[in-house]
Amino acid sequence: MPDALAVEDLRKRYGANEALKGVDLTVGEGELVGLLGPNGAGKSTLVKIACGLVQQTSGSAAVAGAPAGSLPANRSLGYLAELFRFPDWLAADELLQLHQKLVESRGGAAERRELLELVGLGEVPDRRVGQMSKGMQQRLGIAQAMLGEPKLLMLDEPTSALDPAGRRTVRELLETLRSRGVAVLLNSHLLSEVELVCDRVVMIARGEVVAAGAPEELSRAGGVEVTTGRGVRHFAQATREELPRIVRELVAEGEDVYEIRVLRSSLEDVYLELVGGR
Ligand SMILES: Nc1ncnc2c1ncn2[C@@H]1O[C@H](COP(=O)(O)OP(=O)(O)OP(=O)(O)O)[C@@H](O)[C@H]1O
Repeated sequence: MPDALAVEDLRKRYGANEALKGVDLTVGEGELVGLLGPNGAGKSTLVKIACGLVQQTSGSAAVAGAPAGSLPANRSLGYLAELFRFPDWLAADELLQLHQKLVESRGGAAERRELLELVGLGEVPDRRVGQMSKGMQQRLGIAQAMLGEPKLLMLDEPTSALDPAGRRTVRELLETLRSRGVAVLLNSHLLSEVELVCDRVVMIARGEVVAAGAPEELSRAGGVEVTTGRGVRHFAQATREELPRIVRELVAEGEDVYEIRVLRSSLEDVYLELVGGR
């Protein structure tokens, strides 16, 4: 089974500006990957190449084994832009009907019903876009991107305009999609969101991958903090495995131990360190 997205040594030059300088990235079947990077890092360029909207200067990008931009590749992907605007007057079901025509899906009413249910709009197929909250519109957008059973879903900032409850709903939806084997490439600036939901994170800066791995691999250990009767002691290099020894030694020295905390730097700390935001 080919990867949902396989990008190798991808380069893109806009005149003198090299937006991508040899990026490697894969999104496996059913994997949820977060693409992080500051403004201008090259994220949109990468996504546009994968969608076939921009031609790379060199290197390769394949969607479900087919070259990006080809008909089989486009049939295998669903996309939702950050700023999308559906016509206010269309009802949820009508909007999906329109997009079924655009992507030549033969799923009919059954596909529309299933997707509306999946995104929690099963009860309101006749609700017009203009009468929906932002969260509902976002979920409708995801249902639209799911038409035609894509293997890869590319979502640009899907939760940035949502309140905490809306974010959680979209996060749960992404987890459902993953359990159905749909791969997702999530472009987001909300690091805490990415940390919560993604299997893997790829950070890009100035057109290059600067870090990649599971969120817990990337968030580095930050030592151990122990609150004793004489104050807080910080063991900067210590790991969780060393806790029993540290506590034994403190007790042997006559200290009373009240609290122990294993410290980790968050994904945000690592991100700011790597992309030079500080
Ligand atoms: N059509 C274009 N013509 C010329 N330069 C471009 C074009 N599109 C993007 N660029 C440049 O390529 C670089 C990468 O831009 P890109 O939009 O891919 O970044 P991004 O990571 O998506 O940023 P953001 O988070 O702001 O959306 C930037 O320096 C940008 O100015």
